[in-house]
Amino acid sequence: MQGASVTIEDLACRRGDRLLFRGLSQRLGPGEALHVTGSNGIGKSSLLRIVAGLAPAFAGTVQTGGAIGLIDERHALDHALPLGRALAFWRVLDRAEDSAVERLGLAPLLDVPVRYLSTGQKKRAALARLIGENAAIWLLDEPLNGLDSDAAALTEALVAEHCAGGGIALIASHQPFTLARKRTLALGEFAA
Ligand SMILES: Nc1ncnc2c1ncn2[C@@H]1O[C@H](COP(=O)(O)OP(=O)(O)OP(=O)(O)O)[C@@H](O)[C@H]1O
Repeated sequence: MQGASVTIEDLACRRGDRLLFRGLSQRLGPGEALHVTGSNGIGKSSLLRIVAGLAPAFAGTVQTGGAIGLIDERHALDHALPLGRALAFWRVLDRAEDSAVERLGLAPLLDVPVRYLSTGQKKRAALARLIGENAAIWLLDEPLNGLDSDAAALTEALVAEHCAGGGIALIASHQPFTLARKRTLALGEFAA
């Protein structure tokens, strides 16, 4: 994770015919975390998708150093497969050493088809895959949605460990997210 970076310069985001925000600049280096807050529809998810390279910027630039892992409401786990096989698919591709299956309480669920998992169980499975990716930059869109209090605290701890190891985290959420030394970006201040 050495040299991980996210550099956002004078970014503007347009969705459909609406300019959502403009003039946004941020720099993140190894170990840093940014909590992006703001009301529904302000553009938090759109910002993460631009940083991920999944949506175009209307103006400005985003430069990233290091691999990117994204968690949003669309988890990339095959619904038809038992969880263990769905995770194994990614473990091979990611050459993952640690997927935190035990830590995330997923061991008893490995035989359950992904489509039968609850919302929180699917979120925990997505976290397991993210950890296996070993990406330097974590983009987390509403990472605590659907999680019980233990799983939410574990997620906060995993993000803290990721940053302590030199990773970067961008967390988009209107919920509180406990993390030492994170910065907060109120996206509404850049509303167009
Ligand atoms: N592909 C698209 N085309 C047109 N409009 C879009 C598109 N994607 C998002 N939008 C609109 O852009 C706005 C911002 O959406 P976004 O999902 O980024 O907000 P958000 O801050 O993450 O909201 P929430 O807190 O509800 O998750 C919304 O009004 C949404 O309808």
